[in-house]
Amino acid sequence: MLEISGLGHAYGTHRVLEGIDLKVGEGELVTIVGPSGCGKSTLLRCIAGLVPPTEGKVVLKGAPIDGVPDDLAVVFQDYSRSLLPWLTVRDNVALPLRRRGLGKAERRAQAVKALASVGLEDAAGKYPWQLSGGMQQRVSIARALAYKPTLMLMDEPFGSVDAQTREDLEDLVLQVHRAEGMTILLVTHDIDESVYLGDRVVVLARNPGRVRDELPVTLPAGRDQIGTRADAEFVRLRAEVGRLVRGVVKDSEPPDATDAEDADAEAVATAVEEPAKK
Ligand SMILES: Nc1ncnc2c1ncn2[C@@H]1O[C@H](COP(=O)(O)OP(=O)(O)OP(=O)(O)O)[C@@H](O)[C@H]1O
Repeated sequence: MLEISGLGHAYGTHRVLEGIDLKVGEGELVTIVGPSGCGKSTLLRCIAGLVPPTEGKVVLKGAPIDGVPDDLAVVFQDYSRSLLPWLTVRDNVALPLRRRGLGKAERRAQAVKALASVGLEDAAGKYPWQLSGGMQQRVSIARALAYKPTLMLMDEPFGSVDAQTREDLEDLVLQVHRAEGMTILLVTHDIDESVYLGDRVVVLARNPGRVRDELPVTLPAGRDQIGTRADAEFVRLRAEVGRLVRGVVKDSEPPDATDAEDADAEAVATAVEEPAKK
């Protein structure tokens, strides 16, 4: 479904990504995690056709991406800038459906259905600024769902909401992934989240950003915030992803010097050593 090969990107002389090879299969939910500044967002923007990579290629369903593909939806962290304040919630969700060539009544009907699937049927006639942050992000997710994209890209989608809302939205994504069989590629800097959501976790290293490792998540598909996070396999995986993000490939090996000196890596190490919060 999605095939990235030899992808590299530089902003001027600043080399951000190098030699990224990654495949995502139909119906998979793949999470990408890595230290701050390793190029996660740049990678997602290259896949979305928003930033042309300086090397390599991205192929979606057999077609090379050289602009924003029609069959893609992106959910960004900053929901306040992704919804149009002068349109109602329903019209925000219905707007991209024009590109599908649907008539007005059908666009509205699909928007209402998608809003119901994220629990916001009662908010259809409101404006985005009348909703809480978590509700606005639900609207962004509903907009992506209504569009029925081949691939949904999510860039730190829960980075701007409180912890409880974050958990609710994580479960919402799992639910729509299961119900719709949607292929999702989600970027996060949160190690626990990468394991909780992913069928597979891709860990990036930085300077330049490259794939350090990929880990299949062998947890059962039906996940829940309390039970899954207490599962021994979850605890093992989050520790392993944490070590990879930090740059320690095996317990016996010293950490990568650049990463270990970095405050972000220390924060990651602390997060790994703390017991699971949930
Ligand atoms: N438009 C741009 N122009 C120049 N440099 C950029 C641009 N966007 C990002 N960068 C730089 O590229 C590097 C990677 O940034 P990017 O946002 O892709 O990383 P990230 O892993 O998503 O970071 P974070 O986790 O902190 O959001 C950073 O050093 C950043 O300063």
